[in-house]
Amino acid sequence: AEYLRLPHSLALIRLRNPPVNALSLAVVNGIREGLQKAMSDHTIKAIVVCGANDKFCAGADISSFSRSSPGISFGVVVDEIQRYEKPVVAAIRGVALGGGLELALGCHYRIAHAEARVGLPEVALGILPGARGTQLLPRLIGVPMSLDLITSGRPVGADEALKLGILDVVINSDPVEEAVKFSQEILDKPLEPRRLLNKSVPSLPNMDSIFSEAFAKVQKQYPGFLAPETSIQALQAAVNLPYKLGIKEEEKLALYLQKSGQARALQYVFFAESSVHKQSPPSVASWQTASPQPISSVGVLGLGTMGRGIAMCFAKAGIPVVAVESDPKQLEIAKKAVTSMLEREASKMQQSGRAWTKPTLTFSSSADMLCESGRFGQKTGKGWYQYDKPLGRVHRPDPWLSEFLSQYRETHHLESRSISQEEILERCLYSLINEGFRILGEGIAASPEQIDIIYLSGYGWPRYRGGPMFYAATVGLPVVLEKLQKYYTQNPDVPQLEPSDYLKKLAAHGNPPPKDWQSLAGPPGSKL
Ligand SMILES: CCCCCCCCCCCCC[C@H](O)CC(=O)SCCNC(=O)CCNC(=O)[C@H](O)C(C)(C)COP(=O)(O)OP(=O)(O)OC[C@H]1O[C@@H](n2cnc3c(N)ncnc32)[C@H](O)[C@@H]1OP(=O)(O)O
Ligand SMILES: NC(=O)c1ccc[n+]([C@@H]2O[C@H](COP(=O)([O-])OP(=O)(O)OC[C@H]3O[C@@H](n4cnc5c(N)ncnc54)[C@H](O)[C@@H]3O)[C@@H](O)[C@H]2O)c1
Repeated sequence: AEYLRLPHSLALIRLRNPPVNALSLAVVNGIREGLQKAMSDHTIKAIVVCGANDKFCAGADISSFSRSSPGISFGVVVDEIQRYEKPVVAAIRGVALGGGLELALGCHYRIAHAEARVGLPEVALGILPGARGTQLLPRLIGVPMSLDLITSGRPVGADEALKLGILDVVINSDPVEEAVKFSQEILDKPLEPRRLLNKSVPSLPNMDSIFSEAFAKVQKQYPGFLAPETSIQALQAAVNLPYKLGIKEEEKLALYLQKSGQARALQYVFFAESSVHKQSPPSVASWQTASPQPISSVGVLGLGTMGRGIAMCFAKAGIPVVAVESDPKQLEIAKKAVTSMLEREASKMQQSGRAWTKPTLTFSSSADMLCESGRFGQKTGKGWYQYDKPLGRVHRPDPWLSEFLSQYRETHHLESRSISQEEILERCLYSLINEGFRILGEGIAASPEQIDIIYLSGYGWPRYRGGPMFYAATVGLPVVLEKLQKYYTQNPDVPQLEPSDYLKKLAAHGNPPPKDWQSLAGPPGSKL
């Protein structure tokens, strides 16, 4: 941060940490030093705080979170500012987010440009506004709106922030110039009414039900996420405790979240999304600029499960399809399947007599056998279970099944054993992760972040677990490798369990973070 003396007995503190003036230790120390200078200089009557390069501040430096506990020391600075005897005015351009808004809440006045955005987006990073945000915002704008803004993390534009009472003045000109003028006008005004820490949270008669509704809402809206619920607890502390104790509770809850594992995952996702957005194909083509081309005919390579469906889709849309299948047997099966699908479509008959091709994977035919003996589950009142009636939902174990399974085992020389939840999870996830390493090694995926973002965006992988490749690093690559080796030895007929070379190479380095994988594993193949 820079310190400047301005005319009219004013000082300016300008945060400078490109690109978004994030709060690093150096920036925080700079703010503190600037304030101390201004306080000890008797010629200075008021201080303006702003950010360089048209941005106030995007909050704590997220990349430093793994090295320190954010918030704790900065909250002290926010309190110090409030207690100062000289007015401190925040001049906001661009964004004041997270710790940036907490800094502004510590100031006695907030002036912003009409295009500025302010907010407390910490929940998206798995944490809470831990530098007094959960204690000061409700004192300023009340509990219901604080709940909304903090649990959703949604930033608001300057006009909305003005209406809510977060901002004091919104202008279309330079907020620093405006703050300089404004500072001179308020020099004689008492500061005590501007100190949020000495105010109480506006009380409402139905506070208990407001909080219980908020808990129910976030449990439904963000299932599994810890930060929204924990933020509500911090807001409850603001209502129920004096400021001094409320900030202790905020600190305790912030530390709990910071150590939860969800915070690390969500912070990884923040940078992963940013890096994936930046990666562009080698050509100038981009999904943002591309426009659809007319399609006159379509070629489909391979008439397996997907190819057949794809060929059907185009045929149904009236687009000529040329399909190529290298395996004559598959071709025969596919021809029949496509013809029968088209016939079914044409006669608008309900789905029946579906052509079945045996997958190449090893699988148990027990489910087929159940269906073949008329056991279609709830539909027919029996399947794996017995139901109270056809279409009924009450199920109980079926003695018939035990008999069926013991015969099945005998026929296939299988020994029964119980399979733990852990084994199910590991075999499913580690084989998926193994495939991720394979496609990284082949150069089909450009980075682990790309695989993770695809899983978060398209396959419902919980965001707070960071994606499969991040999850692998959380478990530890040597552990994943060892488990895959064990399961592959036990099941040599399941090729998905054979550890990929890429994983082996990386695990030889211990458990490096995903961002280092590519440099450690060497250049990928080029299957693309
Ligand atoms: C022992 C004591 C140690 C004390 C250390 C001092 C720590 C100070 C503690 C402060 C305490 C604060 C506590 C607070 O409650 C916690 C927080 O503030 S958490 C952070 C909250 N802020 C955010 O979540 C903002 C995230 N950023 C954004 O939403 C957007 O980036 C943006 C700011 C709206 C800008 O969007 P765009 O214009 O689209 O640009 P990009 O998104 O591409 O970003 C550009 C560039 O900046 C990097 N970046 C953005 N924000 C941060 C950030 N907060 N920290 C670090 N880096 C950030 C982003 O990754 C891009 O980088 P690039 O890819 O270009 O390298
Ligand atoms: N099945 C799914 O649910 C699904 C979902 C998403 C993506 N995919 C992907 O789509 C692709 C196809 O999947 P699928 O399930 O249809 O596989 P599949 O194994 O059922 O079919 C692939 C077909 O391609 C044929 N083939 C192989 N090499 C060929 C060549 N050189 N020329 C012509 N034909 C060739 C094979 O003989 C086979 O019939 C795979 O890459 C798969 O990962 C599948």
